[in-house]
Amino acid sequence: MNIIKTELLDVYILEPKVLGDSRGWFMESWSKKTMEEVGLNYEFVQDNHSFSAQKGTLRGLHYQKGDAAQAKLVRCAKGAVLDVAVDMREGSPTYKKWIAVELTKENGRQLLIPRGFLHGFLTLTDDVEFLYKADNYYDLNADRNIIWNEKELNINWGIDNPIVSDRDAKAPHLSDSDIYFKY
Ligand SMILES: Cc1cn([C@H]2C[C@H](O)[C@@H](COP(=O)(O)OP(=O)(O)O[C@H]3O[C@@H](C)C(=O)[C@@H](O)[C@H]3O)O2)c(=O)[nH]c1=O
Repeated sequence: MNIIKTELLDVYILEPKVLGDSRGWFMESWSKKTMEEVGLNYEFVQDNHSFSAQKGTLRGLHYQKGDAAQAKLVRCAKGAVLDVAVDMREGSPTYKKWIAVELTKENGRQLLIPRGFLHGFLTLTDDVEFLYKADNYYDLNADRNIIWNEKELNINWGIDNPIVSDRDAKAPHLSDSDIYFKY
């Protein structure tokens, strides 16, 4: 596993080693032990899988508040996405900074996002299958969103009119939200 630091503190790109043979290939997409050897300790408890039919679909920006916060390990198993993480941990040296990373089936890249971040992704192709692990269970009552084009964050999504869910279309601005994470 190639573990690459990003501009955001505690966010890593993971590149699994792909072992090819005449049948195809094999990779370890997650190994708790390998990650612990470099000091990254995560206990994932839920695996998620979503499908987005159309290019230009944006899911985000999402978080679960308080004790329900989730760290995520995300990847794209079919198609391509622009994946965005925003550091919302007050006191963090990278507070309110964001990164956008292309995750595709071909590059096999995964993004490791700790608790205290906003997360969202934009599909760059049709028929996107997105897989991710979370270290805390889904909690409907704690599930929150922030408007994807929040001015204060100034995220360069490269699109003006993405396809979004009704809920994400009506998401609050940061200033109207109850988001609070501490570094
Ligand atoms: C996220 C989630 C949703 N659901 C349900 C709620 C709803 O009926 C349906 C679709 O939910 P959503 O519209 O929230 O799905 P989606 O917009 O794909 O939400 C996801 O977006 C990405 C960006 C993330 O970071 C994830 O953590 C999650 O928030 O699935 C669960 O049952 N369990 C879950 O863990």
